[in-house]
Amino acid sequence: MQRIGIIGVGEIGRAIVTGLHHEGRAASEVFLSPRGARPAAELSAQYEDVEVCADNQEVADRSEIVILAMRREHRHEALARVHVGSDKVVVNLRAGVGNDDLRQVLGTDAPLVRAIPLPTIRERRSVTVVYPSHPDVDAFFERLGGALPVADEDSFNVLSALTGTLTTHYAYLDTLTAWAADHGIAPNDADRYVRGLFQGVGRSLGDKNRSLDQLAADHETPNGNNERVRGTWFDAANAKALTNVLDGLLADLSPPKSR
Ligand SMILES: NC(=O)C1=CN([C@@H]2O[C@H](COP(=O)(O)OP(=O)(O)OC[C@H]3O[C@@H](n4cnc5c(N)ncnc54)[C@H](OP(=O)(O)O)[C@@H]3O)[C@@H](O)[C@H]2O)C=CC1
Repeated sequence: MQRIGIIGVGEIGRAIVTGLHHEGRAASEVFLSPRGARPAAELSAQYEDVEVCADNQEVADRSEIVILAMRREHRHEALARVHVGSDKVVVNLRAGVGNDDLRQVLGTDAPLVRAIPLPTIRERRSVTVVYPSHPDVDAFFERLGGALPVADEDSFNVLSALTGTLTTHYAYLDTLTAWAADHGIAPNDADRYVRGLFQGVGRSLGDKNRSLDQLAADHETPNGNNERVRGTWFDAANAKALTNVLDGLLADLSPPKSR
């Protein structure tokens, strides 16, 4: 039985608890902060091994792995009076909060690990980037779809910046759907078709034997429609705009010393 604490039960905290129970109960006891109250209450009603604590200190006291899943701006308020013993491991999910910063806020000698779980962790499908590698934390995320330890915090920030592209992908699909609807396709049909098209793309990504370049080439007929869209819309200027915004994200995520 691993004792897992989660301080900040919002979107990602809920996804982690759901993932721990996906397709059978995980060998864990879970201790939740009283905030957010509603998802915490729902999860404890749903799973018998999930308990809501009286305060954040109780979460830290009762857990071996303490996951910090509140938003960046709430870290001081959430952790100001919380003492975390050096026998615990703290897992920090907050984008842009480095381990040095967190150690100052927490004032603990406990090992600190940064992690980027994705919403698909709820189905144990998220490969979670971690830094630094820690055997207990790596094993925890392995159970939830996979752990990807990286060598240093700069590498962690690069992958963290990539995570920021996720909702653009959904917005892109929404734009395609709206375009089809504008051209007379029933919105439900457009939605169904676009989802099916890109679920197929998702499945192709599971084929590790083909590089991303190769997958693009395999789906493209010379002078065909795919080549036309890629070459005229996702042109060099568009690709450059994308890398520019990623550079900006990375600069904001990196602590000043490494800029
Ligand atoms: N969503 C995602 O896909 C990912 C998010 N992250 C990171 O995880 C963190 C949480 O994100 P997300 O789940 O989306 O955010 P949410 O806003 O959904 O959840 C944050 C939770 O923190 C709670 N909270 C606020 N103040 C406190 C406090 N003082 N003590 C305890 N809990 C508190 C909030 O409770 P209340 O509702 O009561 O205010 C809320 O339930 C962020 O830092 C984000 O960068 C990392 C990877 C992926």
